[in-house]
Order: sequence, then structure tokens, then C-alpha cells
Amino acid sequence: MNNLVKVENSKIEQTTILTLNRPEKRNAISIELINQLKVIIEKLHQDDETKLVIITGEGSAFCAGGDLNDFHGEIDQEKAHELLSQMQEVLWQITTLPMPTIAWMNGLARGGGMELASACDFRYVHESGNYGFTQGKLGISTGWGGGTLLYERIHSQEAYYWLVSADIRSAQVLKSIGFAQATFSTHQLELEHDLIKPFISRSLTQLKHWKSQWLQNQDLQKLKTKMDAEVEACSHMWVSDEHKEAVSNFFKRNKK
Ligand SMILES: CC[C@H](C(=O)O)C(=O)SCCNC(=O)CCNC(=O)[C@H](O)C(C)(C)COP(=O)(O)OP(=O)(O)OC[C@H]1O[C@@H](n2cnc3c(N)ncnc32)[C@H](O)[C@@H]1OP(=O)(O)O
Repeated sequence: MNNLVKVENSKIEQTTILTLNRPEKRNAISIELINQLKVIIEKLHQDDETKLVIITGEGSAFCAGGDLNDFHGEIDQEKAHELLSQMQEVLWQITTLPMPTIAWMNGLARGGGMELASACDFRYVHESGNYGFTQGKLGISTGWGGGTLLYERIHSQEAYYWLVSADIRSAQVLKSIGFAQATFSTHQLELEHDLIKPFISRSLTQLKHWKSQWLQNQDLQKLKTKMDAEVEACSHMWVSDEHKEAVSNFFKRNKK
């Protein structure tokens, strides 16, 4: 199976870059990609030399969310719960990594792609991209725990409205509401970038200490419980006619 997630380890900067590698599908997250990402993140939990993890996308998109071929409308509630739980566990493992994590959002993101970004500690967005928690327009809600994580990243009223509206927003709006820490215009991810320099300039000990402090400041048990409840709720919405119709319409539009 080809590398659906490219892993680049920069020894000098003690940084690992993970690149979602399905550009022909706008880096949509398939079940196989989840399986590969799970193994990579598990290894990073045991990695004593990496001080920063950056997640980005190959090509013009960051991530188009769950692969609608795998996460389609014809699966039942139980199967939906099983599939959604697999990526929720990966998002949980990303959230609790012992080093700082950055979502380098190199272009558009939709649905689960925004959930993946919400699992990272920091988010930087390409100024030309557009971004949305679009699950609401598919008859469902966030299903990987990313809605719970969104409430940790921005004002709760803003998070609530974004999930309801499911609107697609510009990089500038994401920065204004605090979802993104900054916007960037470059197309090539360079570790020398001014936005990454503050992390690279710090030691492994410093960065792991600050991440540990951050995690200790969270009620992780309550967070996990809320993420579990989110998966359960989404799995029940999964079998709705609205969801089935929305997925079918997507493939009709894309001539499937
Ligand atoms: C819990 C997570 C949640 C869930 O799993 O329930 C989700 O994430 S649901 C999925 C949410 N994502 C979407 O609804 C996005 C759907 N895609 C689009 O709206 C567009 O493709 C967009 C805006 C991402 C990109 O548009 P653009 O015009 O640049 O490209 P195309 O539409 O022509 O797409 C190119 C190519 O990629 C395939 N594609 C794109 N998104 C997905 C996807 N989510 N799942 C599967 N495949 C996807 C698209 O079918 C095209 O493939 P091709 O073989 O060339 O027709």
C-alpha cells in the first residue's frame, strides 16, 4: 500500500512533518489512511527525540475530510460508530501527543479535515484557502471528536454557531476568531518559516514541558467523554435520509 501519510524526520530541527498524501482526492481521509496515521502517531508517543510535529497536506488542499467512498451513506449506525471511533482515537492520540503539534493548513479543509486541525495545538492557514465544518450540510455533525475540540480552541458561542451554520470561511476569518494563530502565503513548508521558528528555536525539554503544562491544564477525562458522546451522536445521524441524500448528491456532482 502506498504511503498515504508521508513522514519526514528532520534530525537537526528534531521535527517530524506528516503530510497527508492523497492530493488527487484533496487528501480525503480513507480507512487505510487512518490505519497508517494511527501507527505513526502511536510511534510518536514513544519518540524521545522529536520536539515538534507538523501535519500538512500534499498539493493544493489540506484535507477534504472523511473519504465519502468509505464514510458513505449506506453503512448502518453500528458500522458508522465503529468507523468514526477509529479516527476519533487517532484525534485523541494527536491531542495528547507529548510535544507541540501544528496543523499547517496549506489549502482548503472540510469536515473531518477541520476536526483533524482542531486536534493540533496550533493552526496556521494558507491565506488563499477556505475552511468549514461542513458536516451540518451533510445531515450529520462532527463525528471524530473535532466538534468537542473546537470548543477548546475558540469561544464556545463561536464554535456553536460554526457547527450549526456549517459555513465555509476565509483564512482571515479563521484568524479573527482565533481558530488560526496566523495566516501564511508560501506554498512550500519550510522549517525556517517565521511562524515555525519560535518552536524550532526552543529545546526539546522546553517544548515538552510546555505541552505537559498545557495538557495538565485540561480536564482530559471530561474531554474524552465528550468526544465519545460526539461519536455516538454522529453515528445515529449517520442513517438519516438527509445524510444519505447529501453523500449521494456529492457523487452525482462528481459523476460517480
Ligand atoms: C466525521 C468526518 C466527516 C464524516 O466522515 O462524516 C466528514 O469529513 S464528511 C466529508 C466532509 N467533506 C466534504 O463534504 C467535502 C467533499 N468535497 C468537496 O466539497 C470538494 O471535493 C472540495 C471542496 C473538497 C474540493 O473541490 P475541488 O473542486 O477542488 O475538487 P473536486 O470536487 O473535483 O474533487 C477532486 C477529487 O477529490 C475527490 N474528493 C474530494 N473530497 C472528497 C471526499 N470527502 N471523499 C472522497 N473523495 C473526495 C473528488 O471525488 C474528486 O475525485 P475524482 O475521482 O477526480 O472525481
